[in-house]
Order: sequence, then structure tokens, then C-alpha cells
Amino acid sequence: MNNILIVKNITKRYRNGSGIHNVHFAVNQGEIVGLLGANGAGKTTAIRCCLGLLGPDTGSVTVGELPAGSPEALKSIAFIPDNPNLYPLLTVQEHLYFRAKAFDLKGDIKTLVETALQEVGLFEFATRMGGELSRGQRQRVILAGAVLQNASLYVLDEPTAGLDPVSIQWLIDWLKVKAQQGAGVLVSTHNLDFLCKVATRVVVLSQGQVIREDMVPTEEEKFQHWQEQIVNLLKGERKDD
Ligand SMILES: Nc1ncnc2c1ncn2[C@@H]1O[C@H](COP(=O)(O)OP(=O)(O)OP(=O)(O)O)[C@@H](O)[C@H]1O
Repeated sequence: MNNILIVKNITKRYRNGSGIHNVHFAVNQGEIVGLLGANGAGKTTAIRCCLGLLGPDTGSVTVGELPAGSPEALKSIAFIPDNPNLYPLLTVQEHLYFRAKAFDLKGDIKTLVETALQEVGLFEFATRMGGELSRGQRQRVILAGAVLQNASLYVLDEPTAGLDPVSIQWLIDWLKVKAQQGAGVLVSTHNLDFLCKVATRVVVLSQGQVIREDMVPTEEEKFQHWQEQIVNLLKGERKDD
């Protein structure tokens, strides 16, 4: 299997001594991997290292064999943040034109933008201002930007926060299609139901370290037992209980 993301034994310590230690995992092409962990476990720090926003003290992160943070690596990663902010005074299509420019896309940008908006179900919203959209709609604009970019790795931080059940199902189906098309997906979430439905594998972080890597059970009746195990694992690792 081809790795699209390789996180190799990274350690990143903040000045106060917290951070992540010797974290290692990979995401293959066509795979959806969940990143789990209690609050403060180190998920955001690991994601920031994957995006190249933080440089690890030791270890390395590669995206499609390129060092994380390099311009080419950045072009292949789409990051969908937990708080999908848009430029409030740009329309949806202007936001996407801007993105197309930033990524130096060639060709018929108008058609590319229209196709991306159609794919995420926002074609009718093309001329709406970013500031006039709901949270779920703003997230879809960011997903449309990822479509434009033709990303090979999608990194999502708490993507179900604030989404209604229909939108969550839509996101599950959309991510599965992206994986079928060959992209790798890394999704950090506290939503175990969502994770069970979308991911094939999870990496569990606790106190800055990987404490477990697991395949997600494929049979629905095993989900509950597996979820209980994970919750107990996370409970056992929390210091404030
Ligand atoms: N900028 C920072 N400076 C100092 N310490 C930080 C910084 N960011 C995070 N930390 C600490 O690093 C550890 C890991 O934090 P991180 O944000 O990566 O966890 P997380 O798993 O994303 O948590 P959550 O689920 O609450 O978002 C925590 O102990 C946190 O307090």
C-alpha cells in the first residue's frame, strides 16, 4: 500500500514541557484514519506537524514523499478546520476564485469552481456572502476548495461539530468517495459513531503518545462493544476523573 502521509517518531515539546512524544503513524492512499484522544492528548499538535505549521523537534513528517510544510506538500493537503471561517465579504464563488489563484490553478477556473460547488451541493449559493452562510454551509465551501485543489490528503479537525445528522451522513459518503478515488483521509474527532461509520483504522493518542492502533470493526453489532472499549481506554488515561 502507498503511504500518502508518514508521521515518523515525532516529538514536539512546547515551552511548558507539554506536547507530543515519539508519535508515529501513517495514512495510506484510499484509507480513512481516525485520530482519537481525550482533550489535551496531542491531536492538534500532531495535525499541526502534518500541515507543516509546527516543525517537530525530532522525527519527520512526509506527505507523498515530500517534507511536510514544503510548497509541494502544501498543495496536496486539504485542511478542513473545526471552525470553518470564510472571508465574510467575499461571495462563495469569489472565495473559490481566490483559492484557485492561491493554488495557481490553470484552465477554465469558472467551470472548475462551478463543478466543485455542484459536488458539495452549493451551486445555488455561489453569489452568497461568506458571512451569510451557516457553519455547515461554510464547511462545504472549504470542501469545495479541497475539490478545486484536487488534494491527495484530506485532514479534518472535528468535522461533525455543529452538523445535523443529514449533513454528517453526507460528509461520510463524500469522504468515502474521496478515499475510493485514491485520497488519504485523516480525521480527528471525538465522535465515535461518526468514526465507526467512516474510518477503517484509528490511532489513539494519550498524553502525547500513541497508545493504540486499531482497525474499526466492520460489523455494526461490534461497534458498541468497540466504542465501550475505546471510552474505557480514554477514561483510564484521563487524569481529571
Ligand atoms: N501553544 C501551546 N503552548 C503550550 N502548550 C500547548 C500549546 N498547544 C497545546 N499545548 C499543550 O499540548 C498538549 C496537547 O494539546 P493539543 O491541543 O495538541 O491536544 P488535543 O488532543 O488537540 O486536545 P483537544 O481535544 O482539547 O483539542 C496539551 O497539554 C496542551 O495543553
